[in-house]
Amino acid sequence: MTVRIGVTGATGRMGGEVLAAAAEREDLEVVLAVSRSADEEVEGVAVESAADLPALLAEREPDVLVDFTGPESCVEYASACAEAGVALVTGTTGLSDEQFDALETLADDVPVLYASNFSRGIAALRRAVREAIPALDGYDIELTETHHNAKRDAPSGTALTLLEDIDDVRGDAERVHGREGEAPRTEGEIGVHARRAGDIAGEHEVLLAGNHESLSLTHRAGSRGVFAAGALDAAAWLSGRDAGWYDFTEVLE
Ligand SMILES: NC(=O)C1=CN([C@@H]2O[C@H](COP(=O)(O)OP(=O)(O)OC[C@H]3O[C@@H](n4cnc5c(N)ncnc54)[C@H](O)[C@@H]3O)[C@@H](O)[C@H]2O)C=CC1
Ligand SMILES: O=C(O)C1=N[C@H](C(=O)O)C[C@H](O)C1
Repeated sequence: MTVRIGVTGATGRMGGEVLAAAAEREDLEVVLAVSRSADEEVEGVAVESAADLPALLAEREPDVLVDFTGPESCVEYASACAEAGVALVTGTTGLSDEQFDALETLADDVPVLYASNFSRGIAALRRAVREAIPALDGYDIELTETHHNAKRDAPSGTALTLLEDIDDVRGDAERVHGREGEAPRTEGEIGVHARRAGDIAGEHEVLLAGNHESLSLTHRAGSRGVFAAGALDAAAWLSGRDAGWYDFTEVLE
């Protein structure tokens, strides 16, 4: 059965990648694409105004909406999905705790799948980090993420997810964002570093060091296509499921 999808932020970097990747798939059909700036075509798909999203959801009846936009629009579009009974896959990062709470509440009405990173490599990195920490007890941990120069939020959503993973395994730790001046490391703290340069699609490194050795666990996305492919796999998986909050790791099981 073909899964009908809608795409938000269609004129953005990820929106365009999602439309390009969807065009290559036979299990999915794009039935609507919206953006703040309508009247454009992206990857051969007409882009309509996001202001009309509620009416378009009712008219075109997508099974799943795929969202890579900004925190405010993500919550606004999620609420339109809940109203229309449409499932939501979102990879939008930079959400506040309140915005996450709002999404989780909407998941009472429709299926919502959130992931800060839709690459399989990051899913594997997360498992490796969870395994390495107990094996390297007491080692210092530093996390560095590097992204293109147009990224708005820092640290990245993926970095925040990795920090949650680290806290889950090792207990809550102080996070030190960059260092300047007299700033010696304190025991147990996690240094967090965000770099922005060029058109780098996304890199994350978790460095563990101690006992005269170091282990660097690094993921590099070669292109945004890897995120788009994962988000579309998630959309195909989510279609037809019950209302609730879902995680990308469930798609990969
Ligand atoms: N989870 C994942 O695997 C990935 C997540 N992302 C996240 O996706 C989001 C979008 O990233 P990019 O495509 O690089 O950004 P972008 O700036 O190229 O595109 C964002 C799109 O959303 C629209 N938009 C932004 N704020 C809006 C608002 N308030 N109302 C209506 N439309 C709005 C813009 O007009 C644009 O079309 C970011 O939060 C980014 O961190 C990006 C790559 C992978
Ligand atoms: O903005 C991006 O580009 C990316 N954002 C996500 C994040 O904040 O972790 C995922 C990926 O690293 C690319």
